[in-house]
Amino acid sequence: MAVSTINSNKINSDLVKERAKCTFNTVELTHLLDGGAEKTNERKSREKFFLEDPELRLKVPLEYLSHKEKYEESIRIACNIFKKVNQLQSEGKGGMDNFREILGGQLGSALLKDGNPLTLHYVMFIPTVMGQGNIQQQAEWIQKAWNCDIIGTYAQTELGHGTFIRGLETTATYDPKTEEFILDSPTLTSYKWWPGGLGHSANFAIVVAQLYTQGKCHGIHPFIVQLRDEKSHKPLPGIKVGEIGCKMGMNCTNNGYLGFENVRIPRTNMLMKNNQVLPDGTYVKSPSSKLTYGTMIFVRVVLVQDAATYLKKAVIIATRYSAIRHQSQINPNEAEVQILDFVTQQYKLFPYISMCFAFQYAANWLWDVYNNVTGELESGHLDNLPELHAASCVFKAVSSADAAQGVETLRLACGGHGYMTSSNLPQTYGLVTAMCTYEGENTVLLLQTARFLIKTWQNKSNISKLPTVRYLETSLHKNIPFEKSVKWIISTLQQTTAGKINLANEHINQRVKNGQSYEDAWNGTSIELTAAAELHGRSIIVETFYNTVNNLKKQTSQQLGAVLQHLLELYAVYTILRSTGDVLRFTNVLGRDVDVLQLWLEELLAAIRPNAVGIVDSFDIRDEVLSSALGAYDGNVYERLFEEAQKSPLNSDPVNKSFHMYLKPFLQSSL
Ligand SMILES: CCC/C=C/C(=O)SCCNC(=O)CCNC(=O)[C@H](O)C(C)(C)COP(=O)([O-])OP(=O)([O-])OC[C@H]1O[C@@H](n2cnc3c(N)ncnc32)[C@H](O)[C@@H]1OP(=O)([O-])[O-]
Ligand SMILES: Cc1cc2nc3c(=O)[nH]c(=O)nc-3n(C[C@H](O)[C@H](O)[C@H](O)COP(=O)(O)OP(=O)(O)OC[C@H]3O[C@@H](n4cnc5c(N)ncnc54)[C@H](O)[C@@H]3O)c2cc1C
Repeated sequence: MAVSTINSNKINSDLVKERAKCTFNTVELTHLLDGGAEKTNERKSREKFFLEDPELRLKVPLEYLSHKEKYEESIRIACNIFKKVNQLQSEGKGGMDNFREILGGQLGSALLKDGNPLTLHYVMFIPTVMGQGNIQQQAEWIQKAWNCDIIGTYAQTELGHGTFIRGLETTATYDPKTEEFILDSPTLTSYKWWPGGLGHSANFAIVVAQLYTQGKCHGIHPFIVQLRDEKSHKPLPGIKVGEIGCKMGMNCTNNGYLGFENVRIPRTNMLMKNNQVLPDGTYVKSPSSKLTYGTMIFVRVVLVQDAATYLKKAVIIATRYSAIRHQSQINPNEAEVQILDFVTQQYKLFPYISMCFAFQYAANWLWDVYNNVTGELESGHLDNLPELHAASCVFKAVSSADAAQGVETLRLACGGHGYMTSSNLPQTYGLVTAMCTYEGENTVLLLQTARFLIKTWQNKSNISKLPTVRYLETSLHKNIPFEKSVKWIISTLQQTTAGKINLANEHINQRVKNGQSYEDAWNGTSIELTAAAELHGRSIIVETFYNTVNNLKKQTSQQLGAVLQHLLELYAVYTILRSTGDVLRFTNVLGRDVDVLQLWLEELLAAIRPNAVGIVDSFDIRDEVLSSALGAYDGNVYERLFEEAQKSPLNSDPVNKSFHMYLKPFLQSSL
């Protein structure tokens, strides 16, 4: 994030024209997205506070540092970030309330472009202590953690198991004589593998291990384990800890491995809000074994917002670039056009612009559901937990998969320059694609949602109480005459989903009838099941977008209302056309209706075209956050690409020493 010498007052003339033809007030949309003008001001002053601090700037672009230097530079910045967060907190400016944005959101990805080694402390360690610890444990650990007297991580995944957590091998065996648990890693595959910050940053961890007491295994439970001496930071006896090495992205998150050789911890370090082990070793079970999985639900919910954030950055970069880039002609003898005028280019960009809104509203909706259901859990009501679990799984899977595909499509939309790291698109892809795997691999999560859908389908008496699946009660045999409206699209997507669930259910039953076990029949049908779950998720996202826009239009100007309507329609039409085959299979839709949908999509691309730059400007993401030679507000793309190239260490000498060592002798010998 070195300071640029480029004159940002000189705005590229294409961008000037694009901004002049925008039909709505971009500031109105910014305020709407932030939740009001006051919120926009708060966000902007927070960004200024962090982004204009020289201590938070990288000394050299990350990509030119060694792996070790990257870590050292990112831990320096991470510590400075959290000092500033604490400062905000002590000034009563709600610093900690905003820690998510500072860690994972727009700001976080600007401050540390390839991940933050301390993120897990805030995103998983503290939430797990809060969600799984009893009152005494919260009193003991939370303040220490907030003050950063200790730094924690969340160590669940092992070398041998990430998905199937019931198969984890780390053991925690209770010894009533000393009132301690003994943690042990009996095999290589039982070593913890992946936790962020575990390598060299954290000194504590939540460790998920199989609990043994009174000779019986009670399944996986969370334990707080000290890993390193609080002063010397040396690993404690019996703790084998290190970093797992280079990855496709997130190379600053310091992911680690961890093994135990009979490490003893006090009984009270097992998080006991749900299940307990009494001093004599008696095991006391919680009303639901799945309450232990609470942190995963929390993070899945939060990731939907992150998917929207990454996608926003990529669409701003690709849209501004497409406005300034001229290449080829549409009509002979005319000037080269802005690539934004090619309809295929619009098709690469605009659906993803609309998707940013769809995911943002889906994330808001899911966050509200999460808060309501966790409130109910506190008072012992577990009825809505399965529905929350199913919704969080499918939203996380669909949003991360589409955002990853979107960032890659948007990178391709920038041609060769999109392949430069100075575009920031390759790094953004590295961050977003990781979301498809962590916090539950996407296929596995879709199968969790499918499990809920099939159970609901088989036990229809319960449906009317469950808002996200209520449509299954009536959709299957409904007559839905074709209509060019979003309402029609929602009903048709729901009918298609119902048809897919029904068919998958029949195929499971058929396989069972043919002699397979239910589980084998499930596995045999799992391609259909994941597809049904995916469509279910997409249809709720379209519906949430529809409900949100209908509410928002009551408070916006007519011009902005029209833009929101275009974006909603585009997302809806794009979504249904992605599933044309299934729609034709499971509904009365005809080929000629699909033609109408295709033309509608093209009309919407044309309607959005004049506002494309205005809409992405409204996301109001600062240049430091975009960190992209292609996406800066001023559009001085070529100057920035050139300036970034000068930062290559190879350009510091006109003749590199390797010439004398290798090239020169080679050239002479080949003479
Ligand atoms: C910044 C982030 C960095 C990254 C961090 C990480 O990655 S950290 C590491 C992140 N790691 C991962 O994310 C690991 C991913 N793996 C998992 O989450 C689990 O192993 C599993 C869900 C795949 C299966 O679990 P299993 O074999 O125990 O379960 P089962 O399939 O036999 O179903 C049994 C019942 O449990 C129900 N139920 C399940 N989950 C939940 C829940 N959360 N809540 C409520 N309920 C839940 C399920 O619906 C079913 O109900 P039913 O129908 O009987 O009424
Ligand atoms: C960047 C990053 C950060 C991470 N951070 C953390 C962390 O901080 N803490 C932590 O504990 N973990 C962390 N993880 C681990 C992560 O949670 C796991 O990688 C993830 O849960 C997937 O598990 P796995 O790697 O074992 O994949 P696997 O389960 O081995 O998946 C491999 C393939 O098998 C398929 N598969 C597996 N089971 C099934 C099934 N039942 N049905 C159908 N298909 C199946 C999957 O779909 C996939 O295609 C991180 C991972 C990454 C990539």
